[in-house]
Amino acid sequence: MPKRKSEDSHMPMGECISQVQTLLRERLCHQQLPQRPEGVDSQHKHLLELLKRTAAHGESNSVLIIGPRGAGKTMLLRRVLAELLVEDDVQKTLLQVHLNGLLQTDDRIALKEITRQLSLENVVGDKVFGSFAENLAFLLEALKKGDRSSSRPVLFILDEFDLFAHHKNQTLLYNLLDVSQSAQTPVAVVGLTCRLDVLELLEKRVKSRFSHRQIYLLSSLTFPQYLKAVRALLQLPDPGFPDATFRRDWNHSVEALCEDKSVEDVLRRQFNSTKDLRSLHRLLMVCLSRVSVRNPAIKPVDLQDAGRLLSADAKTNVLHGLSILELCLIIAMKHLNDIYDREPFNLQMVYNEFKKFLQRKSHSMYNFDQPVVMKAFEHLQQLEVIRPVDAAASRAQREYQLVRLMLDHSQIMEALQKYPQCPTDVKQWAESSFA
Ligand SMILES: Nc1ncnc2c1ncn2[C@@H]1O[C@H](COP(=O)(O)OP(=O)(O)OP(=O)(O)O)[C@@H](O)[C@H]1O
Repeated sequence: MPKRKSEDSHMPMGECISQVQTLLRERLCHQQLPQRPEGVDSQHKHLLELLKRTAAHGESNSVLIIGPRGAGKTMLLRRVLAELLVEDDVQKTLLQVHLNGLLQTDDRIALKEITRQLSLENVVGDKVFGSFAENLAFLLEALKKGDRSSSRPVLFILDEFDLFAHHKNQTLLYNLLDVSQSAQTPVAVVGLTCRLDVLELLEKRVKSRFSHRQIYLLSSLTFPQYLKAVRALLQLPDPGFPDATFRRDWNHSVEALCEDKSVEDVLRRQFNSTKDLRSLHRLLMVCLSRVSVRNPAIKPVDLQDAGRLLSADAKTNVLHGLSILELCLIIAMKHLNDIYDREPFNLQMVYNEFKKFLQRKSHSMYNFDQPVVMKAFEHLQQLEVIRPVDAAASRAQREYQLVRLMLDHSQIMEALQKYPQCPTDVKQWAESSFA
């Protein structure tokens, strides 16, 4: 076990590693907000100004933050809130209500949650209200200060905003947006959603009460920015990490890692498949879990392994459990796809193709009767490796039912590479371009 030299280390190696693990885990598991979010400056400014107007000047507002999953909608809002709450006045007066469309599945539950988050259960007591609007108005009224001249601003955050549009009559949305439009109580309604067509889901009367302010977070990260994000995620802060020598060594190793060609390939593949930073976090988390006293830095091979693990194809994995006969049928189908340009085929054609392969060999151990082949074919269908073209035509005789192969060439070849003890002639047959 490598031991660090005592003269340049203030902490034992085990302690350093445990601190690195804790710090990076907090970053990668979204507990810590990024210091400087990449590429969202204008959106950040827009949202901050808007919410400041509600928090400091009592102006009502409504806004939608729209972007795909993992685009940073929650992160942006949390950052803006953290900045707003630095001010003492705001911290004392601003009330927040967090609702989520996945949790508050109808307006009755949502109203209960609003009451709970505003700590107004005692005020409401056993009162019975005639309507939703009356209930909400009562809640907001209860928040007014003693002198009745001013109210405390309330920030309603509706995560998965589109799901609230499915509530009966969209009562909650209607009432919240109605309050945010009339100058009764300072209320800001912030909706977070990944649906670009969210406005189409709103009823006319709800839509007309929305301010139509929309902030789009459409990831425009370039690869160099993505790499910068990787560095920022892995590097240790200066100052902020107790052992300066360890920090320097770690940061050098991160620099070297980011410049490695094989690492760049893994990251580029990941970037091309998704720019979502959440997937990047998952990738780095797997690498981080390998860091230990014996292995005190992330190595290129860790990233390659993590990339392979996370991009493992479920269908390729299914192929590893197939019998040789089933694998041969898939190869026959691959060749049929090549010959007929991905047109559908039937079992008889597959069987003929398989027989052609057998005939090229003088003696073969793959002589299966047709019922056995039929059974294997059915198994492939159960696994959804093949699918009937037209389910309604299932009355046709089994052998002549048209099916399609649901795998592409790369998946088949990858599965063959990993198939335990795959016979060489089968491999060669799969690789050959002629049938
Ligand atoms: N521009 C950015 N800079 C730095 N980190 C970012 C950026 N955008 C997103 N992230 C990080 O990506 C992760 C996912 O972001 P977040 O949870 O805000 O996504 P979201 O859009 O709210 O997703 P969902 O629609 O699933 O709720 C967070 O850890 C966040 O810190």
